[in-house]
Amino acid sequence: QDQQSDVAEAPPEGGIPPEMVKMAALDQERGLRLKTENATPGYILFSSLTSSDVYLIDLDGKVVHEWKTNFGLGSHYLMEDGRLYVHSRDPEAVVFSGGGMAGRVQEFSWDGELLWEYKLANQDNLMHHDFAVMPNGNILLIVWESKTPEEAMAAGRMPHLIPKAGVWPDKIIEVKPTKPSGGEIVWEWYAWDHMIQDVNPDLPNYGKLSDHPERININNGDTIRQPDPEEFERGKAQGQYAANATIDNMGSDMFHTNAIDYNPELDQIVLSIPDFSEIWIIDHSTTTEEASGSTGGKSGKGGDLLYRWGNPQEYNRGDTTDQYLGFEHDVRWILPGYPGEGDLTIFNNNFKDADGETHSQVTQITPPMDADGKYIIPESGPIGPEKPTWTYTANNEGDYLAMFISSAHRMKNGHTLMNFGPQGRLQEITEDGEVVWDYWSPYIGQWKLPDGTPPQPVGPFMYAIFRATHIPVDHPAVAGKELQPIDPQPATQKPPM
Ligand SMILES: O=[N+]([O-])c1ccc(OS(=O)(=O)O)cc1
Repeated sequence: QDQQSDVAEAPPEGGIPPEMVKMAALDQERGLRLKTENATPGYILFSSLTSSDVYLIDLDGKVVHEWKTNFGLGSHYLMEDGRLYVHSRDPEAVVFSGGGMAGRVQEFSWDGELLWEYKLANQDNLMHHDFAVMPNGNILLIVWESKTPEEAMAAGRMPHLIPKAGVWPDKIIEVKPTKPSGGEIVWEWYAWDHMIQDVNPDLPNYGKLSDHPERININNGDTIRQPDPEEFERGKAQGQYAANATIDNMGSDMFHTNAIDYNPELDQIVLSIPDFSEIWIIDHSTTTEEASGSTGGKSGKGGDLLYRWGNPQEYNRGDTTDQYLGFEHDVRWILPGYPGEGDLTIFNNNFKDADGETHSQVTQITPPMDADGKYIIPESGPIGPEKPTWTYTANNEGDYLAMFISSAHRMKNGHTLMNFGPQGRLQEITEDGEVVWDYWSPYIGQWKLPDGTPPQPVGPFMYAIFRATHIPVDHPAVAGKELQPIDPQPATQKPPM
C-alpha cells in the first residue's frame, strides 16, 4: 500500500482529483473494446478486488457463469472438474495488515456449493495474497508470522528497520484438506530460517551477502518512516491503508510475498517478493526438517534459495543497472506443452527502461540450468539470465502503468493474457505484442467489512482486479457446457466522481 499512498493526493471536497481519475482509468469507457478474429476462443475468469463474486465472461464481455461467495476475494483457480478455489478476505483478520490480506481459502463446486474451507487468521498468522493448488489436492499458502522487536534484533535486524509492532516475515505452509473444513499442515518453510546479515559478527547468521546468494538479507528495506498522524488519518479516510494499519506497524511486512506457483515436474515453488523486487525458487522435495536447514531434498540445499532473479543488489552483486524487476507480481511457470514451457512469466509492474522511465511489463525469463537440471549460480556477479527471453512493455499512452496488483500468464497458443490490475483492464496479446482482445471491467465491488470499509485498500482504484485467467474452450471445466450470458447481467456501477 506504500506504492499507493505515494501517489494519491487528498481528494478535494466532493471528488477525486483529475490525475487520480486518469491513473485509475475512471474516465474510460467500460466493457468490451476490442475483439479480433485472433482472440483465443474461451472465457476469462476474474473478480473485482472489492467483490465477493467471481465471474466467467465470454469474449464479448458477457458474464456466462458466476460464483457468489461470502467474502471479498483475491486469487482464484478453476480446476478441471469445474471446482473453484478462492482466497477470501476474512473479516476477523486481526493484527496483520496490508494490501492482499486474506485469511481463508475456500473451495466451491461449479454450482457454487461451499465444499471446503480453511481459515488462518489469528494473532500469530494471516494467510495473504495468493495460494497454489497442488496436483494431489494439497494447498500451498503464503502466511505472515509475527516476530517481536526483540526477536528481530536477536536475529540481526538493525533497530532503524524494526517497527514498534515488530516484523512479519513469511512462511509457506502446505495444507492437506480435511472435509468439510480445516486441514493438516504437512510441510512448512520459514523465510526466517534462511536469513543472513553482514552487520553483527557475533551472531550465528553473520556472513558476506555476495558469498551467500542462497540466503536472505535480514536488513533489507528502508529506515522505518512513520507517517505523521494527520497524514495517516487522511490516508485512512481515503481508503489507502488496509484494515489494522497503525502508525506502529508501517514497515512490519518485510517481503509482501504476493504470488506463489508450484512446479510438479521440478517439485519446486516460486515466490514473488516485491519488496526485494525479486522472484525466489525453493525446493519442495525436502522434509519440513530439511526445509529449515541447508541440506537435504533433491537439490541437496534444504530450504535455502535455489534460485533468485530480478535484483542482484539484494545479495550485494551488481548495481542499479542490474535491477530488472520493480515491485513485481504473479510469477508463474509456463505450462508443459505451451510455447516457452518451463520458463517463468512475471508481471513486472514498475520496470525502468534505459531512459529511466517506468513502465509495466510482462517479463519472460529462462532460468539458466546445467545438464543435471541445477540452477547455475555463478561465483560472482548477478545470477542470470542477463536479459529476459521475451517482454511486452506497456507504452504508458494507450497502455497504463499498473503500479501494484496485476497479473499475466502464457496461453497454449503463445498468446499472453494480461491484467492491468489497478485499472481493471484485461488484454490478450500475441507473441508479437499485438492486442487481439481488450476488455475494461465495468464492475465495482460492493463487499464491505463490518465497519463499512472495503476489504482492500484500493483507494480510488475502484475497478481493481487482482488476478485474471484465460480459460480455453477445451478446458475440461467448460468443454461441452453450453455457456450463455446470464440474464440479467450483474449490475454495474459508475464511480462516484
Ligand atoms: O489496494 N489493494 O487492494 C491492494 C494493494 C496492494 C496489494 O498488494 S500487492 O502486492 O498485490 O500490490 C494488494 C491489494
